[in-house]
Amino acid sequence: MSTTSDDDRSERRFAVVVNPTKISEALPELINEAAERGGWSEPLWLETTADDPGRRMAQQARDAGVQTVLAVGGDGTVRVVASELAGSGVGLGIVPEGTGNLLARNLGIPLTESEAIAVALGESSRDLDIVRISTDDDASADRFTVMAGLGLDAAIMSNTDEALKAKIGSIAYVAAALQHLGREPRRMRITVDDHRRLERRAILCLIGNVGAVQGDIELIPGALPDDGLLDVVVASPRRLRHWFAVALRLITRRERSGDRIDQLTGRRVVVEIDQPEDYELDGDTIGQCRRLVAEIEPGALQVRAPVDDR
Ligand SMILES: Nc1ncnc2c1ncn2[C@@H]1O[C@H](COP(=O)(O)OP(=O)(O)OP(=O)(O)O)[C@@H](O)[C@H]1O
Repeated sequence: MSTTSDDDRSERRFAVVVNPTKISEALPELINEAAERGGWSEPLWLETTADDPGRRMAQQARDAGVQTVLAVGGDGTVRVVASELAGSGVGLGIVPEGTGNLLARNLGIPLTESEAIAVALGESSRDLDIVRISTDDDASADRFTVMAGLGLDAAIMSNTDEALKAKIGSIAYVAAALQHLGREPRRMRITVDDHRRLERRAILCLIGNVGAVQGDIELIPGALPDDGLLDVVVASPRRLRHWFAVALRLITRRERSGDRIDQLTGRRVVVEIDQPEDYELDGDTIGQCRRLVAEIEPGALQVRAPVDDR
């Protein structure tokens, strides 16, 4: 019988999917020490590459039968690892090393390496929704955890100066948004849960699982990562005063009347656009599409995070 506890112990193993271009020299040592302290076996160390930001590595970790995978890197690394772990029951730990660190910030995961590692290997876990997404005729699905954006938002993400973003956070987004003032709106048709339909000449459509972006800007008020719902925001400013209202919403983090913003919630969202438009997932511009389908997968992702005390 005494072998039972030994077996249990040897079975406690985690993997580290790490973007090696993002980490400090001290990180491997910090992780190994934490593993030893917590009674884990030697971690399975898997590095991402320029061609694969973590997809194959997360699959490898899952196949190896680990209980937890630590995603160490920026939002791109975290998104891809989360996408592969969804529905598997394998826990996700996050050691944020990017500039945005959107999911970590939204979940109150510490931004310093040693504290983040402690949370990632700790007992506290939350079941989060994740969003399955497909674009145009591409049947292969991808996923995001924070938000998808079409239009202005994707343009901002690809244009926002990285150094500025690191220094002044939200102001950089507003500065980038102002560069796009006067951007041509696109005819967008948004269908929620197959029956509610909205047609707008819009500059931006956000589909959010989580409401806040960098600098604690609450882009989608009320969006919660574990309510089983997607929150959709469509901005269709026509006149300068509408633009100002949109900017004010960003700055004051409050819903405003008269800012030409529609907000809807549902489980499945289809966006159709009259011509190809940029889209981003969790802050990374992915490409262009004319049709995007997003579907919530409630509670499919187990994230090691501090207890939610809202
Ligand atoms: N070994 C590697 N060598 C070079 N580039 C890599 C390597 N591993 C990953 N990458 C690149 O890093 C990118 C992912 O970066 P990651 O999301 O970790 O940080 P980030 O984009 O700077 O984060 P943030 O958006 O939060 O600032 C991918 O586009 C990938 O091409």
